[in-house]
Amino acid sequence: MSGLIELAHVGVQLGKKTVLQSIDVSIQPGEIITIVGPNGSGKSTLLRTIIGAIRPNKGRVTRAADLRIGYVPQKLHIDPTLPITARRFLSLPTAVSDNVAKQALERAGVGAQAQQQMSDLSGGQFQRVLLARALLNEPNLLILDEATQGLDQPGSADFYQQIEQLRDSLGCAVLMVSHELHVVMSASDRVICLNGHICCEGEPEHVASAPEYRALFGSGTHGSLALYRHDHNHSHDHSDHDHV
Ligand SMILES: Nc1ncnc2c1ncn2[C@@H]1O[C@H](COP(=O)(O)OP(=O)(O)OP(=O)(O)O)[C@@H](O)[C@H]1O
Repeated sequence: MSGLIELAHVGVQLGKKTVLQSIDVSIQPGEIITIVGPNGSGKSTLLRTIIGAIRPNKGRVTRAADLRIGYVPQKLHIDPTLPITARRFLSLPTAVSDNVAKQALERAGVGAQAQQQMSDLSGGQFQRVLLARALLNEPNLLILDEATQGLDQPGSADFYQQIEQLRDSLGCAVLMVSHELHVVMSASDRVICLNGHICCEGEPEHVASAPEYRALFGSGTHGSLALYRHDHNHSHDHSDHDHV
């Protein structure tokens, strides 16, 4: 197996519902893959199957022997009355050395916040501390499930830029789910469009123009890659056009 993880003809049934069917996915070292799909299309279920939290009813999941997954959750609630610094948070539940913690926080872009209380961090800084925690085991696959929910668009764009830099410096593959299609797709090598099955996949531009993708997301502002590839050689007659 050349990839980090391979799913072959994977099907997942939860309760009576077939949530995923005929999923073939292979993740290569260092690539950034984004999963897009409408609500309830099985994105989280696919991530959880990859992590190993869900066993598929059909097909096969093969993991590389050296696969190390770092997982950044959507949100983590910390009791605001609980005093805990970012540095100490990284030592939960397993203690890590100051050096390891410092390096992870710096890599995630929050080196300066080590001694700050978690409750005092901005939304973007908080998510970066979660990212730092996911980096502690030197992952070769980083998985992010809606990690920028609650951040504004510039905040999300910054966060995904950080992810790209991490991929470049650490060489880890990245698999992420996000609703911010144009922000997240611009940072991706490959996009998988999911709706229970894989509707289409490929480079962001290919997926954005695929009829299956347009049927799900439309071709206006929300479905377009306008921020990614702004074409100035056409006339602007649509009011819903994104401008950089
Ligand atoms: N434990 C469960 N038992 C039965 N059905 C479930 C279970 N967990 C999820 N589902 C159903 O599976 C489908 C896919 O859910 P999933 O959370 O994977 O979708 P999603 O694409 O991540 O959605 P969203 O974008 O809203 O987060 C949904 O219809 C959901 O109701």
